[in-house]
Amino acid sequence: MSVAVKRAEKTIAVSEIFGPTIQGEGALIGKPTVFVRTGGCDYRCQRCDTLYAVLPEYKGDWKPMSATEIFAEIQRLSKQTPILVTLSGGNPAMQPLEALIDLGHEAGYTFTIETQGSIAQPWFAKLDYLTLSPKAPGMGNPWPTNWERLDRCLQYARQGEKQPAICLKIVIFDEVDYAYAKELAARYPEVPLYLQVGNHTPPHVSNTIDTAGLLERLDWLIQRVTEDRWYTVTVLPQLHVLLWGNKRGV
Ligand SMILES: C[S@@+](CC[C@H](N)C(=O)[O-])C[C@H]1O[C@@H](n2cnc3c(N)ncnc32)[C@H](O)[C@@H]1O
Ligand SMILES: Nc1nc2[nH]cc(C(=O)O)c2c(=O)[nH]1
Ligand code: SF4
Ligand SMILES: [Mg+2]
Repeated sequence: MSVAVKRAEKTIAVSEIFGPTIQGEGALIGKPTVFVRTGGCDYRCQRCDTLYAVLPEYKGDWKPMSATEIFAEIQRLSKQTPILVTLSGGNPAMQPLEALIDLGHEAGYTFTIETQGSIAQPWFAKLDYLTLSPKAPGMGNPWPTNWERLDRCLQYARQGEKQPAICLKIVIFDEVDYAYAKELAARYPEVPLYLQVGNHTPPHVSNTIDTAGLLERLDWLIQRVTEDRWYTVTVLPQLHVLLWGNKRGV
């Protein structure tokens, strides 16, 4: 058996594969994409909007799949037409995803990952896009940012010939989160930064979202940024949340 085939057989914990839909967040907002959501996370954000891909009590819902099986599902969903694949979770950096990226690239698919920057993988260098989303206090993650680990994510991503486009995306609920985002901008002035309005009514809090509250906070954030003459940042809502609320698989 070839090394490539062996690598393709490593199992990946999969919570869900869905799409095509549009990427609802960050630098690729609006782009058609298929999502691969892996199961398991090293963080415990109290306001996480996908706890079913994080908490061990949902483990029974996660399916161990090989890269070949996942790619077959991506191809089925995209009707064999190359599309952007978004790897999210949970923390997808916990999974052996290199073989999937290789398989997809051979067929013309592109890859982006959503990860919090706590685990660095050498295969980050193979991605087309990398979104690092370290957690401001408002997300309620009990562990503070480990800056060394975040630096390592950037280092690993930058070590290949073909470097992914990298961005930082911070979820903002309040002034404390805003100050954290400012700190991040000062640390990484060369990396494009996105501020994302926090959803204060994620699925484990409420079935329905508070659209008026989300838009109010978006308005506040825009005012805050313009007041500060912070013109290099990008402010965005979660488009899929505004459109479809807390619905799964969209
Ligand atoms: C569910 S996470 C999975 C990927 C990875 N664990 C991470 O946090 O980046 C995907 C994105 O959703 C964001 N997110 C999670 N809960 C949110 C919420 N309640 N409001 C807004 N964004 C949220 C995260 O910050 C992250 O950027
Ligand atoms: N449409 C859509 N866009 C997204 N962007 C990031 C998502 C995620 O959960 O990682 C997400 C998601 O679940 N759906
Ligand atoms: S790091 Fe991401 S997936 Fe993990 S708990 Fe936080 S928001 Fe949820
Ligand atoms: Mg989400």
